[in-house]
Formats: sequence, C-alpha cells, structure tokens
Amino acid sequence: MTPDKVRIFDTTLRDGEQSPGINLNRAEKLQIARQLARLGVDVIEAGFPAASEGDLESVRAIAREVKGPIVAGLARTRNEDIMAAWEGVRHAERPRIHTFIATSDIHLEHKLRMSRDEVLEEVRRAVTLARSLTDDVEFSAEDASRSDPAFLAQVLRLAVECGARTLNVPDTVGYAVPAEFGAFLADIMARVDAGRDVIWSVHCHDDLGLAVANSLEAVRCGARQVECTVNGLGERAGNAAMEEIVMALRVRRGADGPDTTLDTTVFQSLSGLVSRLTGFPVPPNKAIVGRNAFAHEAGIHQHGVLRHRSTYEIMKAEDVGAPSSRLVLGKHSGRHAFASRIEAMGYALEPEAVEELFVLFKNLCDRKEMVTDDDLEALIVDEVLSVSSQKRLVLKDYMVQSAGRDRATATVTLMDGDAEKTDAATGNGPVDAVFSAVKRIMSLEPKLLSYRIEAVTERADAMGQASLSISLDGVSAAGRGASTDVIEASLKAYVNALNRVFQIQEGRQVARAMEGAC
Ligand SMILES: CC(=O)SCCNC(=O)CCNC(=O)[C@H](O)C(C)(C)COP(=O)(O)OP(=O)(O)OC[C@H]1O[C@@H](n2cnc3c(N)ncnc32)[C@H](O)[C@@H]1OP(=O)(O)O
Ligand SMILES: CC(C)C(=O)C(=O)O
Repeated sequence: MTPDKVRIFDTTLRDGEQSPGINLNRAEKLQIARQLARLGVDVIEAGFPAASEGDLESVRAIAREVKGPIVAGLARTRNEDIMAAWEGVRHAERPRIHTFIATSDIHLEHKLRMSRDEVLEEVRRAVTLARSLTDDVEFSAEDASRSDPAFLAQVLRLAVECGARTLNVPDTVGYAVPAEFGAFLADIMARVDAGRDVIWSVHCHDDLGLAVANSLEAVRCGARQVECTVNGLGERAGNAAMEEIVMALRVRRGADGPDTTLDTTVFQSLSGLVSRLTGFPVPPNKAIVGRNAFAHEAGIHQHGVLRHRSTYEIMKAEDVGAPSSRLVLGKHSGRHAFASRIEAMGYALEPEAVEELFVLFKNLCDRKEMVTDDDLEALIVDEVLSVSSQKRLVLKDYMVQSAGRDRATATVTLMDGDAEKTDAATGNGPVDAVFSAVKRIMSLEPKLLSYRIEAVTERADAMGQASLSISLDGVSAAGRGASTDVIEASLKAYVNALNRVFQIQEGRQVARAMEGAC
C-alpha cells in the first residue's frame, strides 16, 4: 500500500441512511453495496447492526455476498452493540468493527452523563472486546472537533493501545473550518504519535457546507482514510460527498499527490442508483454527478468548448461515467454552437439559411425554456426545407379571440410579395377563423383536405407541428408549420401549403409558355 493512497470509507448505507426520509431494505442495500464494490471503495460501512434486526440482516447479507471491500459495522461502546456488529460482519472477507464514543465535554455532560474517566473505561473495554473478535478495529471519537485536544489525544492513545488500527477524528456537527480543522488534526496526530501502522481518518458533516473542504484539508495534513457518502447523503445537511472528494484529489493531484484507487467512471450510474433508491434527487448543478455538471448553455462558453474543451472543463465527463459534455441550446447560446448542432444533426445548410434559422431559434428561446433537437428539426423542416426560397406569402402577424365554444374571430396580416395585407374573419374555432382570414386576404377558397396537429416534444411548452393539405383550382399541396402556439403552427402550415400551390401553378404556367414558344 503506497503511503499516498487515500482510503475511501463509504458510509452511504449507515450515515447516509440516517438522513430523515431514507429507509433502504436489504435488497436495495445489497444493490448499492455491489456497485460500491465495483467502484472500488476500500471500506463499506454496511449499517449499525444493533439498531434493528433488519439492519443486522442487511449487514450480514452484504458481508456474505459482497467481495472486495472491507465490510464494517458500527457499534456504540456497549458490549451488546459490539457483539451485534461482529454478528453482522463476521462472514465478510475482511470484517471490521467500528466502535465510537463521544469525547467533547458537551456530549459527556449533557448526553452520555459520563466523566472523562468513565469514557476512558468504555474505550478500553470496547476496543479490547472488538479486537478479541477481529484484527481490524476502527475507533471514532464522536464530536472530536469540539473536544479538548489533550483529552481527545488521551482517548485515541488508549484506543491504539487496546488494538485499534484506524483512528477517526469526526467533525460530527460540521462545525470545523478547513485551516483550523487541518491544524487540529495535525496537532492530535503529533500528540498521539501512533506510528505508521495506524491509519488516520476523518468523517466530516456538511452543516456549514464545508465537509468536502475539511476532508481535503485533512488529507493534506496526513489523513489517509476519508469517510463519505454517495451524493453527500447523511445526517442533517449530510456528509462529505464521495465523488467530490475523489475527483478533487484526482484533478488537483499533480505529479505525486495523495490519490484514491477508485474507478471513477462508476460515479454517474451509482449516483443515479442511490438517488432512485433513496428518493433524494440530485440537484442539476451538483458537482460531478449533476445533470448540468458538463453542460454549457452560454454562447461564449460553447464557442470556447467547441474550440478546445479545456477552456471551460477541468475534467472529462467520461472520467466520471457521464455522457460527453453537452452544449445545451437556449437563449444564451450563440451562432457557433447553433451551427455546430445543425451540422451534427446531419444538415448541410447554406450560411444564409443557418443565419435565418438562428434568428427564428432565438425567438423560439424566448418562448421555450429549452430547445431540443426535435424542435430544431421542426424549424429546419418548416423554414428551410419547405419552400422558403420562393415564398410568396409570409405570415407577419395574427390575433385571435375566442368567443365561446364554437365562435372565434381572427385578424391576420400577411406579406404578399412586398404588399402588406390584413383582413379579419370569424370561424367556428380559432383555427377555422385564421384560415378564413387568410382566404379573405387572398380572395381564394382553397379546400382543406386534411389537418393534423401533434406535439414535437413532451412538456407544456412543447413545439406543436401542424400538417395539412389543401386543394385549389385543381392543384393540391401539403404544408407544415411548427410553433409553441398551435394556432400559429396551423396558420404557418396553411400559408406554407398556399405557397406550394402558387409554386406549382407558377411552374405549370412556365411549362405552358415554353410549350407555346415551341
Ligand atoms: C454521530 C452518529 O452518527 S452516531 C450513530 C447514530 N446512529 C444511530 O443512532 C442509529 C441507530 N440507533 C438506534 O437504533 C438506537 O439509538 C439504539 C438501538 C442504538 C439505542 O436505542 P435506545 O437503547 O433506545 O437508546 P437511545 O437511542 O434512546 O439513547 C442512546 C443511549 O446510548 C447512549 N450512548 C450514545 N452513544 C453512545 C456510545 N457511543 N457508547 C455508549 N453509549 C452511548 C446514550 O447515552 C443513551 O444511553 P441511555 O439509554 O443509558 O440514556
Ligand atoms: C460515528 C461517527 C463516525 C459519526 O458518524 C459522526 O461522528 O458523525
């Protein structure tokens, strides 16, 4: 074992499960434990076997079935807890008993109601008993960071004398700040002077949002085990998030800094699994495993990432098992990202067409939270691949008023070449009214042969895609239109179909004229 290896002690199944609202059954715990083993954590704290028969059973199942990591069970210093912990872990490949008692005066006076001597006696008895059962005993001094350093050192020295091989210095209530915590740990390590066979550990809570920072500072000061949880779950504000600590060590390691041996590509799927089984969602902006951790929406960032990923990314999404970084198109996006997405979707458009689409896309962004590939496809089909080049009619504006179930009035403004034309009409619904207004503007009576509207995407602000066909003077044509507004989508489809009719009529006239000329 290299001296710079940092051991990852996962306590998702014990401290993580202490989050109010989380209750995992045996099958769920086993599923998580298997994934923790795949990730390569050094220790799985599988539970607190004295807590309940169910907890004991879960710990026992993990100890029997999950190979690789050390399997630990937590125990108070009471004999019955230690025996229960042993019952839980004894069948593991590498069993550990983790026993603890508080060392701060606040806890001694108000909670345990024990003197310092009584606590020392608890430690002596508990560690000795645990050590008689297994070689691997961890001792934790609960509320260490608020304890008198002299007494804390005395307790830890005794734990080592009785056989503990891992000494844990928890910041139980998340009170520590990094520089102070590092100095505190270094001072305690010097006072105890436990030698090279003892591993120093920390266990930080996130009450001030400093659990990860405190853990990293502890590693800098000599800790070689970090206790943490997936997604930072845990009592109150949670524990230090494992994925954040591990990636911070990896990314900032330099040539020979301390590191873990985890397969970090498991992080994303494990985070999702834990989130689904606990019902605790992962915030989109959560470091490492959040949905947005490798997503860019701002045009300037997207341009930078397209040129070189390192401009705005400090690690590879693939390294934490996330899909490669995403450029999310939204109202903050710019032309570079937009053009790149169109190209990636397989469209080779002229720069003028891309520019035209970009303007429409920005308008769409003001109406829609996020623009998907389906939305873009609808825009491309609607605006570019339809008859855009020879458009005679262009929809400029429209207004609809619905007056009761079967009556609506619409005013529509179209550009017919350079001429702006407006007219109003009524109809037996808003779509019928806008179609009638167009008919009045053009003094034409096209027959509606078919009409369909469907949502392109699934949310309330989804793009609607209208498809219809009309016939006029023996010419039939289909039209399509897309918009977040179904009336507008229908109107665009109607205008699109009329433009096609005109185009066909124009083509026939040219053909006739050519025939005449011959
Ligand atoms: C900081 C941490 O996360 S520590 C781990 C916290 N996790 C848990 O508490 C979850 C599991 N706990 C449980 O299921 C229960 O609390 C049990 C089964 C352990 C104990 O339940 P109960 O016997 O009903 O006791 P209760 O929880 O109400 O009180 C805790 C008792 O343990 C004592 N105690 C607390 N910590 C320790 C310790 N480390 N060593 C010895 N005794 C302790 C308290 O002084 C109190 O003693 P008392 O009953 O003589 O007054
Ligand atoms: C039992 C110890 C490790 C603990 O959970 C804490 O102090 O927060």
